[in-house]
Parts: sequence; C-alpha cells; structure tokens
Amino acid sequence: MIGLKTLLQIQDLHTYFYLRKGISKVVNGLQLSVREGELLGVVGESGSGKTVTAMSVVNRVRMPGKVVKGKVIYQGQDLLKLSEEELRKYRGKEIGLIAANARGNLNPLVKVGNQIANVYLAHNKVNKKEAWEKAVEMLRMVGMNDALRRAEAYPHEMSGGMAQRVMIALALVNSPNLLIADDATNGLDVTVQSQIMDLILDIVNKQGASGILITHDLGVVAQCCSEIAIMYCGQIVEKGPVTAFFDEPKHPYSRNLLNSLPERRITQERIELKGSLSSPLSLPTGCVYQTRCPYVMDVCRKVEPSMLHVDDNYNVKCHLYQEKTENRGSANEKLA
Ligand SMILES: Nc1ncnc2c1ncn2[C@@H]1O[C@H](COP(=O)(O)OP(=O)(O)OP(=O)(O)O)[C@@H](O)[C@H]1O
Ligand code: NI
Repeated sequence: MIGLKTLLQIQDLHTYFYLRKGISKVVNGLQLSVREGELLGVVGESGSGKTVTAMSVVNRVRMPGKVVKGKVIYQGQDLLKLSEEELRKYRGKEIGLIAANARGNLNPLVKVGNQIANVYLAHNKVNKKEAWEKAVEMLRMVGMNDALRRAEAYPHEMSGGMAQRVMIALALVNSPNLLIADDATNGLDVTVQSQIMDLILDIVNKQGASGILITHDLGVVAQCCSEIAIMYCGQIVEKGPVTAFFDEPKHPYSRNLLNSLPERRITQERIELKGSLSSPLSLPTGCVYQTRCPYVMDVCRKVEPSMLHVDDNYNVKCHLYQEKTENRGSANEKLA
C-alpha cells in the first residue's frame, strides 16, 4: 500500500459545541488521512467523537456545534472552504455518507424510491423515469426483495434493517469515491449486520472506492479493513495497517482496549473500559489519555504529544515514542 495517493486528509481538525455550561471540545486537533483504495476502520469508545468527526468532514455540523479550525482536504480541495452549494457537488456524489440512525436521516414524507432517485437526478443528466429505474436497481443491489414495491414505501413502513439498506443505496447511488459508514450496522440483528457489511465491502472493492468504517467492532476491522485508527477524546491516537496494529498495538490506550477483550478475543461487544473519558468540557493540558494511562510521565501533563511517524505508515500520538529516523528503526522498546 506504500506510495498510494492520499484521497482525504484531515488536518488539525477542531470541532467545538458552544453550550450553556461551557465549550465542549469534542474534536481536538484530529489528524487522519485516507489513501485511494484504502478501507480504514475508526474505533473508539462511545463519546470519543467519531460521529462528530464524520459530520465535520462533510461540513454538516450545526449549531451549537462548529468546526473552529482545521482542514479537510479532499483531492486537493479543502471541503471546509466550500460554500453550501459547492459542497453539495461533493456530498452524495464524491462522498457517500451512511449516517448512524438511518431512519432519522431519511425524509419521512417521501417514498424511499423517490429519495434515491432525487439524489441521482441531482448529479446526473437523466430524466425522472431513468432516475426512478436507477433507484429500484439500487434497492435490488442492496439486497431488497421485491425492490419495485419497496421503492413505493415510506420509511416508517420499513424495518430498521430495510431503512439501513435504503441509506446505503442512497450513499452509493452516485458511485462515490469515498464512503463514510458511521455505525452502519448498529442496532441490527447479527445476520443483517453481516449482510450489510458484505455489501459495503463488495461495493467498495468493485468500485475501487475508499472507505471510512466507523465501528465499535474490532472484529469487523480485523476482518475487513486495511488500516485502523484509534480515537480518544476527539483525537486519533494511533493509526496504522491492521496487521501491524493487532500484532502489536503501540499507544497505551490501544493496548488497554485490546487487553480489555476477554482473552484478547476480538468481539463485537461495545468497548467499555474502567474509568471514564475526560469530559470534553474540561480536557486536561497535555496528553488527553493522562488520566487513565499507567505509563504517565511528567511531560504528559504539560505537553500535548504530536502525531509521530514511528514506522512505515504508522503513527502514534504518545510521548513514549520517538519519530522514526532513517537509521534508527522504530522506537518501541519502552513499552516492552
Ligand atoms: N448536538 C450536540 N450538542 C452537544 N454535544 C454534542 C452534540 N453532538 C455530540 N455532542 C457531544 O460530542 C461528543 C462526541 O459525540 P459523538 O456522537 O461524536 O461520539 P461517538 O464517538 O460517535 O459515540 P458513539 O460510539 O456512541 O456513536 C459527546 O460528548 C457528545 O455529547
Ligand atoms: Ni457515533
């Protein structure tokens, strides 16, 4: 995978919520890049800011939230600098988003077939009939029996699994270059979950697209993704190839995550660790993980670590590590 072109680069992203009780710093200087053809799994505890990050990437954070700093560079263009109208050319076309909570993101008043057709119409030179046919074809592709009849249905007439499939059809109808799936299978039963995962993988592979898979399921990441990023308090604290990560996670938080799994078994259970995340309303100075870290040092309470490049395509945001220099190899002895 070395040398592949970067498709998306998130630089120093900060997204804050301005609440009555203070400023909630939900995303704090997040750095992340996705290369072409890569499927990146993003994992983190509930509340670590995964969804807010996904919404920030497509500039859909609304008051009281706001992206206050940073860049989201997609194929050389900073998406955060675009007007709403310019952005629309990217959303639903270049970038497909499967949002958490499918039903809440569908329009309750419009037949699902029309919702898909409208997204197709907006980006393609076709007439209404052709767009409708495309919608039905998409519903078929996402595994709906009786797609023609389903296209005529309203969201409330569908089960959660069906609504999720509609969301996927919507996200994929214009063959996006980048698919962002936020907890796409959350709340669905296990069989439907794996069908939907297969579908996403199949489409990403067939279209040569890139994907960001936001999930609690380390097993899915181990099975499906080429890269993994670990999120903590609105930052990516570790990112690297999946095989290297599961061989030897580097950040103390990642180690804690894997060790918390029964017999290091990778399961589908939601991640829950002892102690709680620092509140985004009062983040400590220095490293965000200092309050839970067994290796905490003085420097961690004073200086925020930078995202270090410790090995080929491998990054860790932790004072225990040193930037890889040409002759030194990876500095990973301190945790051994
Ligand atoms: N509209 C909002 N107003 C205030 N705070 C918000 C809002 N949306 C999100 N937050 C806060 O941002 C933080 C991160 O939320 P987010 O939904 O991104 O977490 P997540 O990692 O996606 O969690 P989960 O795994 O449960 O989906 C939380 O502390 C949440 O309370
Ligand atoms: Ni979420």
